[in-house]
Amino acid sequence: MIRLSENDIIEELKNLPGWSVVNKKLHKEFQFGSFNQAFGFMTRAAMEIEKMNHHPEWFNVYNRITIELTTHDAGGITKNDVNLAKILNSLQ
Ligand SMILES: C[C@H](O)[C@H](O)[C@H]1CNC2=NC(N)=NC(=O)C2=N1
Repeated sequence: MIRLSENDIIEELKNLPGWSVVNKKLHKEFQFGSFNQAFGFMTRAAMEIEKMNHHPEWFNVYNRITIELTTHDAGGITKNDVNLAKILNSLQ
């Protein structure tokens, strides 16, 4: 899997509401109505993550989840990260 160029990433971000690049990773902070809703999102996401075999770096505090996406095998952001970000947005 090839790393995306800076320009590619800028283009992709236009269709990834709420996402940005922080420390060379795609980054988004989600906020839900409760812990239950946040964890339900993580559960739904886990099913898709398993299907993709592409895993996030995520941190949950109560009703908030901070998610960072990078492709470890490529050492940077790839199309897999963009695709997972799109899926995560669709699960909100
Ligand atoms: C063998 C390798 O670990 C697998 O192909 C997958 C697992 N999930 C992964 N997730 C992420 N974010 N990056 C990877 O390179 C990656 N590799």
